[in-house]
Amino acid sequence: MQAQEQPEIRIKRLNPGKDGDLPLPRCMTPGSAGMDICAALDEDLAMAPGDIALVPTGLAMAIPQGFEVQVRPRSGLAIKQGVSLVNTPGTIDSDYRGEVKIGLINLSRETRTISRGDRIAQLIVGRVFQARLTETDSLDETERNGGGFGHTGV
Ligand SMILES: O=c1ccn([C@H]2C[C@H](O)[C@@H](COP(=O)(O)OP(=O)(O)OP(=O)(O)O)O2)c(=O)[nH]1
Ligand SMILES: [Mg+2]
Repeated sequence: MQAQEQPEIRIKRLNPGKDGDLPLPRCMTPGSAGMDICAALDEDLAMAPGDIALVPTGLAMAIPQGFEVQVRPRSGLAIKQGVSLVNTPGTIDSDYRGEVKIGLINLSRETRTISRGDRIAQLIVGRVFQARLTETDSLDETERNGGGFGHTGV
């Protein structure tokens, strides 16, 4: 199958003087779906069990219309350390020009420390459609109809 055309995302360092040392989001292997994104923290962030923190990345971006960026947890951080995202997947809208921030949550029973430059999440680019909603008073019938929430068994 042909590789699809790569959308271009313009990305801006908000504090190039301070955060110029941090790498831009990047794929760690050639086939990675996600680009790992780093914490632009000035000092270590200690997260007690259950803590939520909005972590700066020092980055803003312009995503082309028709695309979104999802912010997803990194499995290693989540499974080994219990540090995940509180709103997963986070959504970066194509019209958002503010700083991309990462909502971390410490789901472990121990204090976890996040340091400057830590790869705290991954960005996945996806296509989105803005659907046209047509209000109606009747919907077509299906075999499933209203069945859901495990009606086929667990
Ligand atoms: O993990 C995230 C999620 C969101 N955002 C930014 C980009 C996104 O475009 C904006 C709004 O996100 P969302 O629509 O999920 O939040 P909301 O609570 O609906 O806010 P709004 O009313 O501003 O849309 O916040 C982030 O930086 N990181
Ligand atoms: Mg919103």
